[in-house]
Amino acid sequence: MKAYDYIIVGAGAAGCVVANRLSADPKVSVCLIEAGGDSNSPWVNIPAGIFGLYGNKKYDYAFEGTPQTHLHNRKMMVNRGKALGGSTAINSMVYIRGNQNDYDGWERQGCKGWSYQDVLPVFKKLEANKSHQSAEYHGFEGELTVTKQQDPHSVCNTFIKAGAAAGLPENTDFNGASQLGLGVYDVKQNEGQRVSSYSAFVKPVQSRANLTILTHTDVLSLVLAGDLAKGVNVESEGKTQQILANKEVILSAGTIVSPRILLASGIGNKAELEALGIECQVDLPGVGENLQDHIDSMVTVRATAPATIGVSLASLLPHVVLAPIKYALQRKGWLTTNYVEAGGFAKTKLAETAEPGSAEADPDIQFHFTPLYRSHRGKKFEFGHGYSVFTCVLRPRSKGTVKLAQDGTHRNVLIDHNFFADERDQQVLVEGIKKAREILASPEFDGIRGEEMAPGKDIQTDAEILHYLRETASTVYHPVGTCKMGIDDMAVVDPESLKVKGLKNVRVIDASIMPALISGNTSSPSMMIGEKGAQMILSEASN
Ligand SMILES: Cc1cc2nc3c(=O)[nH]c(=O)nc-3n(C[C@H](O)[C@H](O)[C@H](O)COP(=O)(O)OP(=O)(O)OC[C@H]3O[C@@H](n4cnc5c(N)ncnc54)[C@H](O)[C@@H]3O)c2cc1C
Repeated sequence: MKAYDYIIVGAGAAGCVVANRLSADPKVSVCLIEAGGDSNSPWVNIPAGIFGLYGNKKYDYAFEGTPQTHLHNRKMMVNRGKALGGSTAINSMVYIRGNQNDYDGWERQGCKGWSYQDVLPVFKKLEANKSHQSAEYHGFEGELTVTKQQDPHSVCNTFIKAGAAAGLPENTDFNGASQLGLGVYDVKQNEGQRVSSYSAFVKPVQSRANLTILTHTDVLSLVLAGDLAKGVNVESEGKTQQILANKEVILSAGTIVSPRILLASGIGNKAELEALGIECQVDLPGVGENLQDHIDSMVTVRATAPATIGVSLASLLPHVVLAPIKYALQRKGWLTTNYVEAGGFAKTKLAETAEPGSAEADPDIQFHFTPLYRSHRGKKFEFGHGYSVFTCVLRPRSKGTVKLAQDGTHRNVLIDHNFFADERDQQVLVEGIKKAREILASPEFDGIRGEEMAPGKDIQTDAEILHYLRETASTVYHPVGTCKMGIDDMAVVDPESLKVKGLKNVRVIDASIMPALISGNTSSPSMMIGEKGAQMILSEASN
């Protein structure tokens, strides 16, 4: 049986950072175990390739969620990356850290060491900013290249200028002093190619003799002896075996699978585990609870001119046919699009401050602007031109769960987002759709505005918009919180060590430890968690 000092489960946003930092010491052996395969594919590397990744089982778990009570019992696909890089191999590459008050809120909830002032240097350490943004907020020496979109479509400028109609200024740095306003998003790319956590943190060091990377290896559960993990049970090519850990097991399998592995190991709600025939090792009722995610829906408009990305007679030669050549020669053109090129943050009339006592409310919605046509949600490809604004609830109050399915396998999960369980989330998204419409009604769009396809002209009252949302709203792919850190009874990991309560040498280091969802896209916060978690391991090892 093979043994390593550290076993890291999952080569995703956080796991790759941990693998890099731990294997920097040649005296320790590190095994990074990944259920998926490699991610060296044009679909991954070329930004526009994303559309070939969603739902593609080679790269995406494409879980199916449970029927959503408050969304007309619809089930939705829960996309999660399955490859070296994890979800950063299939995501939209938008680089957002969240609102400063999010992290101060974590600290107020008892997570000592996680305030904005604590995490800012960590974000800066990881970042190699190529946009010459302020050194107060940005780092330039890290491994993660962050830059402006390579070749944003001109209609993004129309969108940004249109913000004035809704009182929204242009914002050139959403990770700077304020989130408010509209702008072109920063992305994790380098010269027009995707930068994943694997390409940034593991690929450059994978020749280290002390770093073993196992792909196509699915971790099923922990091997426990009392309060110590001796290793993990894995399945690879149809065979199960154990891999042993001399020092620690680190779970970085993400918000859906990290709790699954704990539950399958008997760590979770005692009564629920026993009902599934699993002997409880640690009664930890918070495992799999506290699931939070951004929910969004869209306003989409047809363009009267071929003024956006789209396939038509007018665009065929200059843009579609020439796209591969432009990309190969100049890293320009439509293949550089990540589809959500611009966006921003706004306050609805319901916005409130995340910081108690502060007079200033924080944005409560985020926009993702896509310069291409969709007649309705779910369509992957349509001929013609248009543009859409996706709007999401930034700090949702609804909470869901990840539980083991009752099929006896202890592998399948029931993912219940419980979206819209809290009425306030419904109201915020109704207001968000109105705000998106306000922007799109600006005279800036007069030259190209065609018919609004969705929600459509017949949907106007709050009740009609809410009905539309129940029919169409979906995840923005940011699930967090199912192994939350904290000091209350439902906390799963300790904020100062990220160790699972009741176990001596198992940590969870990934998006699942967030006690509350941050106001923005979650991959760079997950990398920040990876860096902080690795620092905790290294500082304990050096004492
Ligand atoms: C479609 C999509 C679009 C997104 N767009 C953006 C965006 O534009 N910007 C942004 O900031 N964020 C975005 N996100 C979110 C972001 O990518 C995630 O929040 C982040 O990657 C989570 O990091 P993580 O380390 O917790 O998990 P992940 O990055 O998901 O990594 C988990 C890893 O663990 C592996 N794993 C799981 N189970 C096992 C097991 N049993 N054994 C071994 N390995 C296992 C997985 O295969 C995966 O590699 C998007 C996500 C998706 C899915």
